[in-house]
Amino acid sequence: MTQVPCALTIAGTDPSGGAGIHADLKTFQELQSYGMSVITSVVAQNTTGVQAIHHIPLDMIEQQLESVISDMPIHAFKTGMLATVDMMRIIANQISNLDAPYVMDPVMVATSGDTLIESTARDFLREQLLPLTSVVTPNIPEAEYLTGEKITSLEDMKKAATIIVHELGAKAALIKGGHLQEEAIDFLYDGERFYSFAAERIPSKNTHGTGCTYSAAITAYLSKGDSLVAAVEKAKHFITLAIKHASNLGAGNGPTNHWGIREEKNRYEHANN
Ligand SMILES: Nc1ncnc2c1ncn2[C@@H]1O[C@H](COP(=O)(O)OP(=O)(O)OP(=O)(O)O)[C@@H](O)[C@H]1O
Ligand SMILES: Cc1ncc(COP(=O)(O)O)c(N)n1
Repeated sequence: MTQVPCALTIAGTDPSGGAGIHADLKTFQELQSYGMSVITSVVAQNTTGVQAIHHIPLDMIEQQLESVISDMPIHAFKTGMLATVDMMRIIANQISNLDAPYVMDPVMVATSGDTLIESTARDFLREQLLPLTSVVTPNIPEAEYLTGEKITSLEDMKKAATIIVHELGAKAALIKGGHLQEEAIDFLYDGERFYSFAAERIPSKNTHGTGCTYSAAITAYLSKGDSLVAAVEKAKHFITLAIKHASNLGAGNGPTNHWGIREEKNRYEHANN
């Protein structure tokens, strides 16, 4: 029997469905990878911001990890919001037993500007978790924090990627240039080569959860056996269409549309029939 691709996300929640675990599972489902999740924090949030955060007790995070790892196949996994050093320690310990690609979205601040992790946890993330990753996907402010260098140009983005790989120990770095210039251009560095992924900038306020959705799409494609470069290329297409077909939900920064690819295909077929 063919093996079903299986992907795991370890992250916080979003009851409004656009970011965190919710975005990850919708993306896994859309890309036909069997989705599984370990919840680190329950976050009361919506398109306007974060209203409250409750961290799951550490023994319960550990038990969730044990439950899924001891029983289920995991072909790729990602981490999102990991708020405290203690959580990160438990997670680092458990994932070091996994033989699967690890995609880290180094979530620090939400699109709304709300801080999602403790400041001491940022250092632990950089020093202890980063060396375990197959690829880390910082946006510009996150890459600036990780490297301690200001990023104002495409050359700066590339330099940050080399620091993250050669000095901080990640296997690969994907620096997202979402806010830098007209084109939405991202650079992947795998320790040997740079690859660029560019898309048109879509004028939209509906960007809640874009980082989560993009990293989940990379994870889904890796779980299906794609190379890192192929996974990022396909995920970039996925996130661009998810932003393009967003439905303008909520009063703030709305969620993307996780079935944007299907919508585009339906429109194409409709226009050509
Ligand atoms: N308006 C946009 N139009 C097209 N692509 C975008 C747009 N905004 C973000 N992207 C792309 O979406 C992907 C996810 O970006 P992400 O949102 O994580 O990073 P960011 O835009 O740099 O920061 P932030 O998470 O703070 O919005 C990246 O490929 C980025 O280039
Ligand atoms: C649980 C959780 N994880 C991550 C984000 C970041 O997403 P974004 O920066 O796109 O709002 C979020 N808002 N909530």
